[in-house]
Amino acid sequence: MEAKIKAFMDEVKSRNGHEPEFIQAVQEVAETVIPYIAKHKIYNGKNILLRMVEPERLLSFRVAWVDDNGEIHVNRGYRIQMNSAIGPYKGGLRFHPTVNASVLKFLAFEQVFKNSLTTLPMGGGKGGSDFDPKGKSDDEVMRFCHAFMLELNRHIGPNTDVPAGDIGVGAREIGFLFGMYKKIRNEFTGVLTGKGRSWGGSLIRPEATGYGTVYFADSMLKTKGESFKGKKVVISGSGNVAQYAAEKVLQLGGKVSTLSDSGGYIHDNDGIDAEKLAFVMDLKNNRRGRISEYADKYDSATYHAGKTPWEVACDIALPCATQNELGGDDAKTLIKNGCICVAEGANMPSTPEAIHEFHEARILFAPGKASNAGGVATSGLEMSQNSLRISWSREEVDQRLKDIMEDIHNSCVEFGKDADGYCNYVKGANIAGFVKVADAMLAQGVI
Ligand SMILES: NC(=O)C1=CN([C@@H]2O[C@H](COP(=O)(O)OP(=O)(O)OC[C@H]3O[C@@H](n4cnc5c(N)ncnc54)[C@H](OP(=O)(O)O)[C@@H]3O)[C@@H](O)[C@H]2O)C=CC1
Ligand SMILES: O=C(O)CCC(=O)C(=O)O
Repeated sequence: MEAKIKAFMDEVKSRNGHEPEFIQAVQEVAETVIPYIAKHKIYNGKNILLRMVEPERLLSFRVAWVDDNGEIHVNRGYRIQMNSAIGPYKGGLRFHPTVNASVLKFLAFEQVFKNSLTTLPMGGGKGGSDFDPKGKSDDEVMRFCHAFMLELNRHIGPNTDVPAGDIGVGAREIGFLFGMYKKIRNEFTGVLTGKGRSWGGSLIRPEATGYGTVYFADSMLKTKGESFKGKKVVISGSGNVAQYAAEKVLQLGGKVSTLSDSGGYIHDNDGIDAEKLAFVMDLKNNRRGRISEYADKYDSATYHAGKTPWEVACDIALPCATQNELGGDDAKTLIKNGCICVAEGANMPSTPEAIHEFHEARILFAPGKASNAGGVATSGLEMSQNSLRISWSREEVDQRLKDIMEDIHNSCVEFGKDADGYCNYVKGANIAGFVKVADAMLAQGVI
């Protein structure tokens, strides 16, 4: 089996060797899915995984825009349309200086499996730009978004490809992008998700990724007779996913000890309660400040510049910032300090070394493609509401989100149980996600 996996990876590397994040994401899937393919005749000899690692379409384009001083800037825009076997391409847009083809291909590849797991009819895609919204005025962000959509609009549509937010793309950016799409195409459709409430957005979509991650972690804890009640929870990031993960942890009776951004982390000994979280939401979403300001405001908190929060002892860790933010040594520290559960809110935040440590220690570990799928699942619910031209209540969307996260958890358990009863959620998510897409690809022939 190892030889088979190596031969496959050699072929992937020969075409994509310069794309480390993409190779990392494919390796993890290959290690779990190739043994499954070998045992299931219908998938033999069809080169399905090799077809899945090649994007159906990879778009790259110039985005030229003018800043407040009249200076012209050029950024690179992308959309990776990875797989449409089970529905229109679906996945977020990331605006961050680290964006490149490798990062977006890993995200688009993971999205294919994640979207399949949601049980909703969505293919996988991802896009974005190396544009950095930090430090830009609202007008500059608007001009960039409009320039980006001037090109992107011809490649997307409600039945073709439906982008949404990701790092650096929130409600403000989705508004500007939607406005320009509507202007150019002269149509009001559900071409983007994460829209504002009064113009087609779904209740709970802003909360969905963070809430969903905590619902998933709660399902994992239940398998051990545990819950969030009274647990100390360490969270990284302080953006959309981290904020709502923290909110749900508080609602379930847990204590949130940390939040972070790319500058460092804050540790609040007394816990980040609802009032302090409201301060963080205003700081990050309106004033666009740094998390260090939290420690200036609250005496109970300390700020640790240039560090990640994994050194803080906890019961549960929720990495909600970015890829490869939690390494092998961090994992060892978490385990040594008594952590029993790690659920990824971000995409691929744990390195392969970290995942190895979690599995070796037999603690609960959920990969992002399963545990953070609540965001895109609720985007799928937004698409349904747009198509039906109706709007579901907060309670209805939240219940559907809970049910979907429970279904994803059950699928992971079905495909991920090891002989000793330990659930390898990585294996479970990869195989469960693969089966649905592979079956659709088989049915549709070689295209
Ligand atoms: N939004 C969604 O619905 C979904 C998001 N995700 C994933 O969740 C993660 C967070 O996304 P989201 O909350 O939406 O993004 P936001 O832009 O709202 O927040 C991102 C957060 O991560 C921090 N961060 C970004 N890059 C780094 C870095 N290199 N080192 C340390 N911290 C960093 C940011 O800090 P700073 O401000 O300093 O950059 C910020 O606190 C991403 O991996 C994303 O792909 C997954 C599913 C859905
Ligand atoms: O809601 C969406 O379509 C995108 C969510 C996303 O980008 C993700 O799941 O990583």
